[in-house]
Amino acid sequence: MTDLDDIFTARGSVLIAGASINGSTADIAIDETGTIAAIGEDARRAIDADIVIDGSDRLAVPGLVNTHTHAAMTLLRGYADDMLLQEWLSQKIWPLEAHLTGDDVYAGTKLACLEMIKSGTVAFNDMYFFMDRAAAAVDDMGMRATLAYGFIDLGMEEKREAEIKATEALVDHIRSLNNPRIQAAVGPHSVYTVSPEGLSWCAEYAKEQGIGIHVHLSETEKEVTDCVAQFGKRPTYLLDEYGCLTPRTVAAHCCWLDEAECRLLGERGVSASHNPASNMKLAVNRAMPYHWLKQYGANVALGTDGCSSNNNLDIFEEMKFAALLQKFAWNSPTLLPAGEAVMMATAAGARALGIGPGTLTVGAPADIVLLDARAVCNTPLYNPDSNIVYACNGGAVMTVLCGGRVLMHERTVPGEEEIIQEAAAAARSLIERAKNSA
Ligand SMILES: O=c1[nH]cnc2c1ncn2[C@@H]1O[C@H](CO)[C@@H](O)[C@H]1O
Ligand SMILES: [Zn+2]
Repeated sequence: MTDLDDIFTARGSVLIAGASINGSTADIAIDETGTIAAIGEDARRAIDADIVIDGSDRLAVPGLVNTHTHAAMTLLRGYADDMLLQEWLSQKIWPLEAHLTGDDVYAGTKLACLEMIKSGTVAFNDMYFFMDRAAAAVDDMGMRATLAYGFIDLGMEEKREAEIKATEALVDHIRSLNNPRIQAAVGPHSVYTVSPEGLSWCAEYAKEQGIGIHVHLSETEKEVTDCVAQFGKRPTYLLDEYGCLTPRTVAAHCCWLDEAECRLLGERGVSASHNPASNMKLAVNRAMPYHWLKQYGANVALGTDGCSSNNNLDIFEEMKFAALLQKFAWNSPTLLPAGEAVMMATAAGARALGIGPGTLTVGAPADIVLLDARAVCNTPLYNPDSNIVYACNGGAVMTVLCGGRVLMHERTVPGEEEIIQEAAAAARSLIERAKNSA
């Protein structure tokens, strides 16, 4: 077995020896390109391993994917809780965000990456500001991410010009990084913060650049009634009118959709990001109609939303909240069974971001999480999906690989203490600056 220190610095092929996959024990071979080369009997012959990881007493599962977050909002964790969404945003969150700097976003995104790695997430879909600094954090931490600048024009032409420039600058910057794990998306925030002209520019630009769209959709009832009052149609149709619903669109929340809107999202091949913890905390008062979205073929994945409305980034918790909320809200204990919740967090998430199958299969990117099979939450282990969704949280994650690179081993992430200290300092100074200006 490779030593802890070497495991983070060594590069090359990796053998995970004797892990439990879907109930049977198998070796996993990962080649130098970070791809799963073989699973099972052929694995030891497939590569001449540079790194060997002991997989005994470990359950191997695909890396988890967080399809909606605002990573740097880790700095706002616990700053404003227990409020109505509109007041929470306009009175607390937006005024504090006005003081954010690029350095804050770098420190906050690094903390977010640390938190996600420690709970088994390998990839995330982010929307925020100073996204070039978010990209630097992701690059440092070795994760995958799709990064969008949060485009908000509030119907003002001057603001729109600035948002267009910021969006273009981010897309150019991310292209120049040439990091295959980091991609750009266009991020029209929502129908209540972006004008029709803004939505239409975002859709055309995304199409021209061949990149995705990340948008909030029908989070609250007010969003829907305001949209109908202003534009005479529900938010889904407004987004569709301006070209924002595509197979590369991730629509976050999707709580207040009617059946016809679900059908349209299915027809357009949109991915819906379900964020149950945020939805319950902000009491948006309606659970995403998962049954309709599933029926009409929309790709439903999972997200945490930002740390100010969750207040963590643990997708294990999100799997459980999703399964429980759906059952409770739609009065059906058979809705969203454990196996489906795992698929939402893995295969559906990977599909939403276009980062491979999100499965442990030959040819897939080696995005692999090893869970402690001897943990309390995994004892007994009749059905791993059940333990994963209903019993465990991210604390059961021992080892995380992203594209064949080891990001955490035996719960150690290199640089963890500095990341926490720097984020805590950034949060303190942010609050200080906001106070002084008030
Ligand atoms: O639940 C939410 N609904 C709407 N906006 C949100 C939510 N959480 C965070 N943001 C806001 O979206 C912008 C992203 O660029 C940020 O202003 C962030 O605070
Ligand atoms: Zn959000």
